[in-house]
Amino acid sequence: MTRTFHKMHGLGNDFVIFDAREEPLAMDEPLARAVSDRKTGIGCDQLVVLEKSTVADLRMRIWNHDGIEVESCGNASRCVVALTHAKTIETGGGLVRGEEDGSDIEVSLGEPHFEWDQVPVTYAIPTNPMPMAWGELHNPVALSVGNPHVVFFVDNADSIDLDELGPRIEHDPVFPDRINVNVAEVHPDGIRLRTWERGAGITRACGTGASATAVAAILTKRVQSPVKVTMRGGSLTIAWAPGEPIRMRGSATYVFKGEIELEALA
Ligand SMILES: N[C@@H](CCC[C@H](N)C(=O)O)C(=O)O
Repeated sequence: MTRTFHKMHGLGNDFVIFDAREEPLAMDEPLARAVSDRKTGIGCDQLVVLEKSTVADLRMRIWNHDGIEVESCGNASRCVVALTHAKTIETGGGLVRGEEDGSDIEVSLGEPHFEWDQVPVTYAIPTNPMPMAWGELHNPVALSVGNPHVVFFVDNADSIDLDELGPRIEHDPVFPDRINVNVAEVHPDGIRLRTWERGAGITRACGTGASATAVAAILTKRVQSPVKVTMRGGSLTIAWAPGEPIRMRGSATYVFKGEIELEALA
């Protein structure tokens, strides 16, 4: 039986989206990995399945490129708002609110968490900054914005060997759920960011990475809210103040629609 899918991206962070609100779809790790494979599947950084929700307009479930289900995805949230016009989305990382404003979408991701057991970190240590180092990267801010991130402020993000340090940090046992790794440069006109995503590697943009980085930079008084965060795929504007939800604004792009026989991939 064939299923319709939508291919979308937020600043080059790309998604395959199945709308399973009317017709349920059984997704699991091997199938998510097979669909996400860029050579033998459709290809995407994250796979998204939309389901019915009892607390929001819909429920969004997210699988990383490696097939592991995760809590949140900022860029996919904007794409789902653009696709479905949902105003509230239930996610594993909390309730996301969405608003369309012309070609831009604003999503509100809830409040960040900095407690060690909320990030989570394996044992009780400070998270701002964390007293740890991996090669030239040291003393990150660790936080959860619905999913776990560490943010390293560096002089030159391009000079960091993220292909080597990203997976080393992602899989460090100090992070029991693994972690997304952000390296950020602060400039007078905003932040330049590269992200090694848990389960997906280096992506062109990461919405929750931009949010976590903006929050860490505002908290440590490196920048003022709102802040423009520029990644390889483009820019997002992030606004946040302590005690408030994080607001992220940016584009969401529809690429194409297709049909796939999932049984053939399973
Ligand atoms: N690309 C996403 C984040 C996707 C999930 C992340 N890799 C994780 O494992 O938490 C975004 O735009 O936020």
